[in-house]
Amino acid sequence: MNVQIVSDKQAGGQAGFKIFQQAISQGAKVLGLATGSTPVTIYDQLVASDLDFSQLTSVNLDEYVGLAADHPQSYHYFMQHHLFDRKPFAQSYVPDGSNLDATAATQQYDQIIADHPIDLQLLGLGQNGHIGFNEPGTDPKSTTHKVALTDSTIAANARFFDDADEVPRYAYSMGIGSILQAKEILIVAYGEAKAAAVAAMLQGPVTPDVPASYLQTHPNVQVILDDAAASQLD
Ligand SMILES: N[C@@H]1[C@@H](O)[C@H](O)[C@@H](COP(=O)(O)O)O[C@@H]1O
Repeated sequence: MNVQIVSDKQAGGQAGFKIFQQAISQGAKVLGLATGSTPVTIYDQLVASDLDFSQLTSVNLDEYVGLAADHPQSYHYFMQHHLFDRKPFAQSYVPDGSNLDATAATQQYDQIIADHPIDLQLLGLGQNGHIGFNEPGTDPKSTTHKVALTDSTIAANARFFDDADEVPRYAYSMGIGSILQAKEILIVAYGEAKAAAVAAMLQGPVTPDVPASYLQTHPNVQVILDDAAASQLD
């Protein structure tokens, strides 16, 4: 894994932007995108750039079950606001959180990923080492599936909702196996709260206890960290 340590989120946004720019200049047609606070500075750089996404496809990692695309806390809404409204893609896919039939929703999404193999997948990192919504214990071969969120993830995501009780308890997420199919992966983490997960991801054993540790098995992973997130590395 190729690790870059940057001074702050703004510098991380520029470093992440360059990785997108390079992938697109080398022919990337399908971008795997992520939500959370971490990718926002990269999206800001993409929006401000002259890159043209009108011939590209985006495929997002995950979505809360039970939230419609127009719900302000849905990941679909987040993507519209931060990127798609300002830089439209030819087509943008996010799992359909309004479809409560988990088998249908996840099979449909696996088909979308099969039809649009991901060239560059952007990831944030959960404090417990999750990627997408693949919580500790997830099968490394997993494809898109319905996930029961852990208490720590619900608590971490409660800041976006008026009340912790409003945080959905389930999500649809690409699996670890789906993520590892991407040609190139960019994972970004900022802040001290991520430091233990970063160390486990990069220097710990490859284990289901730390879903991000499976990135060690992928041949082309870029990592962007700030000093605080890198602070527990040897
Ligand atoms: N499902 C998302 C993840 O994809 C994201 O990486 C994580 C970290 O979020 P943040 O970037 O806000 O720290 O939050 C959520 O759980």
